[in-house]
Amino acid sequence: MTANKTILRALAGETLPTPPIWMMRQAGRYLPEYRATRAEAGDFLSLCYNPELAAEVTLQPIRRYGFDASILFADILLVPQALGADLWFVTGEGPRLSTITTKAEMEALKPADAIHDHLAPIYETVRILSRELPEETTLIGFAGAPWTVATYMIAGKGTPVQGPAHALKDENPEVFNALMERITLATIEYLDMQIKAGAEVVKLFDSWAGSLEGTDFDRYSTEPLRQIISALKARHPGVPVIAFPRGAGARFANLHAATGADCIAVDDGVSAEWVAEHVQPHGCVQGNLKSSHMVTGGDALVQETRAICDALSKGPHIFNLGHGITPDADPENVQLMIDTVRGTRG
Ligand SMILES: Cc1c2[nH]c(c1CCC(=O)O)Cc1[nH]c(c(CCC(=O)O)c1C)Cc1[nH]c(c(CCC(=O)O)c1C)Cc1[nH]c(c(C)c1CCC(=O)O)C2
Repeated sequence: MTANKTILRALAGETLPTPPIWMMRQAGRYLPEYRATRAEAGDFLSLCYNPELAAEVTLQPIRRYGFDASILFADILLVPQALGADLWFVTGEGPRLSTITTKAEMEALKPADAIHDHLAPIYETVRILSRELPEETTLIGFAGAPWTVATYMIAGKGTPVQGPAHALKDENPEVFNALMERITLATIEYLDMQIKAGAEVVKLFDSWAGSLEGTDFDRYSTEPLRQIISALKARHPGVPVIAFPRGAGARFANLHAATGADCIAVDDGVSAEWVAEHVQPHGCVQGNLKSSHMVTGGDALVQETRAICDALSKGPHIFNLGHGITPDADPENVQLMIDTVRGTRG
């Protein structure tokens, strides 16, 4: 089966004539069929915990566009909830969580191996998808990286520069380190179960890695990624891992070796030429197209898509955006991007 799956071939280091393609947040609010299914579920979290409907929204962009990979529909904040944090979403604002900033709050969290009852519906979604996806489509599971998940658990919401997490790290390292370790262990158990349920690749999202400076970046982004990846590789040697330390800048150059990831996903803060020269020699790369092109479309989208494909054509490459597609994107522009990558238009 692997032989036919272009994503797995690129992840194994093969340079393909046409890069396989998928898109971060490909199941999302820019699609009318997603909005309809979310309304049927009631709200976002009810959708995440409804295996039939979560599988349905995962399949929608595959049916519409024929992407080469499908990413499990869930959220990085389900792990904190499984550890015992309260989680809710405020429409138009984003996630809210009960906060962890004291030893007592840390000690009230559940142990890492107690998350599975809560997350059982997610494993069921993965099982449904592994039955229902077309045979050429790769199923990607995912989790948040410990630093990014910790930033939400400490602040209780998204924050512009992750101030509360930096403050806890500097002022109460005992609680901060205990939290990082708990998330690291829970993430290993969570991804292990996703793989057992049928995920063929897993991706770690470190969306706020860029706010870590100097040795903090190595300690709190790279090192936990390395620990999670080495534990997963010991249990599932054949399953590739994609790491996305967003905002890493020049540090993207070392991260295949430092984390053990098979693929490093890059944002749009570095040029495709720089990625070709400094990151791709170490392994597969993914990402880079500015997601705003999905809103604006036109010639600029076509030119930039071609430029990324050209720059990265000499090594293993999976086409993707530099960050998630936004709700104001035009579904037609997604088709234009795909046709441009596959050379079936213009
Ligand atoms: C930081 C983060 C979160 N979640 C995620 C990250 C890391 C990636 C990134 O940096 O974007 C990851 C994520 N979230 C979601 C997925 C599903 C798979 C996919 O990419 O299609 C994935 C992989 C669904 C979602 N997660 C969320 C939505 C929108 C919810 C809705 O339908 O109202 C979706 C489709 C909500 C969410 N979830 C989160 C926030 C901050 C928000 C609110 C902001 C927003 O609305 O975009 C936490």
